[in-house]
Amino acid sequence: MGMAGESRNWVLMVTAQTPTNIAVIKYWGKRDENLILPINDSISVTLDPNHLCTTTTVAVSPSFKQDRMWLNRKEISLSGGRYQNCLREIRNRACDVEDKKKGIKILKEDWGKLHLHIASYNNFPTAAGLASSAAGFACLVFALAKLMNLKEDQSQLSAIARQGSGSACRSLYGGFVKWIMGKEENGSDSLAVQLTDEKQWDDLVIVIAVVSSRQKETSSTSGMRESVKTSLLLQHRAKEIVPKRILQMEEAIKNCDFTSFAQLTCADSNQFHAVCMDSCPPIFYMNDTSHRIINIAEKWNRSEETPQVAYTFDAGPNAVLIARNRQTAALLIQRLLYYFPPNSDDLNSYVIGDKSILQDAGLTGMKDVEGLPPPPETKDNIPSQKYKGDVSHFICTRPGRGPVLLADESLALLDSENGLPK
Ligand SMILES: Nc1ncnc2c1ncn2[C@@H]1O[C@H](COP(=O)(O)OP(=O)(O)OP(=O)(O)O)[C@@H](O)[C@H]1O
Ligand SMILES: C[C@@](O)(CCOP(=O)(O)OP(=O)(O)O)CC(=O)O
Repeated sequence: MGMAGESRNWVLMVTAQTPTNIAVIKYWGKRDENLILPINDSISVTLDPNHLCTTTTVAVSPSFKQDRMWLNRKEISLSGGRYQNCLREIRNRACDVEDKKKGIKILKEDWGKLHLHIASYNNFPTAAGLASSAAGFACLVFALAKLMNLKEDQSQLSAIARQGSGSACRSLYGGFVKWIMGKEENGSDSLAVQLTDEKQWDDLVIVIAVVSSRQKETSSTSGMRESVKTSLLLQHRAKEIVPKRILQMEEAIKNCDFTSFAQLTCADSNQFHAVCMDSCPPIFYMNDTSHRIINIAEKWNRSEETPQVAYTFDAGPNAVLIARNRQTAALLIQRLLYYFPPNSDDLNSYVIGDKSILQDAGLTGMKDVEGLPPPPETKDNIPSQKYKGDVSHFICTRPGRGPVLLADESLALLDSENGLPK
C-alpha cells in the first residue's frame, strides 16, 4: 500500500449528496431486527435534494488512527451496531483503488487495516421526523462504495444501506422506489428498485408542513417493535392489504394516475397510524394539527370532482402533502396559509424551498396572506377558526433525483490535507 515516496500524509476522499424519501406505502414492522428485514414491501417518492439532502465526505489515510465520524460538525460514536454493520459490509466488498495523479495505490486487502474519517451534514433538522436517517445512511453507503471502488450495483448497495436504517435503502434511487421485502434469511434479496425516475411524473409538487411539537415521539425502531409484538391489525395489513396495494400503487405510478395515487397514499398513511393506535400501549404520532390538515385536505378533495392533494404522515406529526400539479399546489398553499398563518411577519422564512409556488399563489407578503378569503368549500359554514403558530414552517419541494458525487473539492466537509472537519 501507499504512495511513491513513502509519505504517509496522503488523504483520499469522496463527497456525495443523497436525498431523503417519503413512503406512500409504509414500511412498519421487521421480521429480523439485526438485518433490518421488513414484513412487507413499501413504496416511496424521493424528495428533491436541492431542498432536503445529506452531504457526506468520506476519507481514508494511513495517518488516521481510528474510524471517526462527525455529524453536523459534532463528533459522534461509530460504535453502534448499525454503523458497524454498514462499515463491515462495505469493507468486505472493497476493491483495489488507484489515484495515479496523487500517486496513491490501495490494494483490496489494505482496506481492512486503513481507517476512515466521515463527515456528514443534513441541510434540515436531524431526528425531527424528516427522515434524516434515510438520507444519512444512504449517503454514507454510497460515498464509501465510491471511495472503495465497489463493483456492486445500486440495488446491492441499497441492501447495505438497509442495515443502517430500513427506509435508507429507498434513498439510493430518485423518482419512485420500491423496497422489495425479499424472502432470504440472510437478507440478500431485501433491496430497493427504481419504479420510475423523477422525470416520468414531473408535475407533482410536495409541500411539507413541519408541525410544531413539544413532545418527543417514540422512535420508528421501537414503535414498530411494539406494533409487531402487539397489533393484530399489523398482521392483517402485512398479509392481506399491502400486497394488493403495492400492485395498485405501481399501476397508479406507471400511469401517472393521480386519483388512484392519492386514494392509496392517504389510505395507507391512515392505516399505518391505525396500526400504531392498535398497538399496546397505543402510539400516537399525529397531533391535533395533523388531524386538522387531514380535514382540510379531505374537505377540499371531496368538494372537487377528483382528489387535488394526497397526504401522508410518518412517525411524527409533520404532514407531507402531494399536489397534482403546480396549479393545485398554489391552491393548496393558499388554504394552508389561510388556516395556519405564520406567528411572525416573515413569510420568507415561513415558506422555504421552492418559493415560486408562493408567487403562483399570489402571495408575496403578509398583506396577501391576511387578505386570503376562506376556501370555497367552507362556505355556508360558520366562519372557520385559524391556527396561527401551529405550523413551524412549510417546505415546498418536488420528486427528485438519487445520490450524486460532488466532484468539486471545495464542497468537501473534510480538509484534504489533514482529513479533519473544515
Ligand atoms: N447524515 C447522517 N449520516 C449518518 N447518520 C445519520 C445522519 N443523519 C442522521 N443519522 C442517524 O440517524 C439518527 C436519527 O434517526 P431518527 O430515525 O431518530 O430520526 P429521523 O430519521 O430524522 O426521523 P424519522 O426516522 O422519525 O423520520 C441519528 O441519530 C443518526 O444516528
Ligand atoms: C414510518 C416510516 O417512516 C418508518 C421508517 O422507519 P425507519 O427506517 O426509520 O426505521 P428503522 O429501520 O428501524 O431505522 C415509514 C417508511 O419510511 O416506510
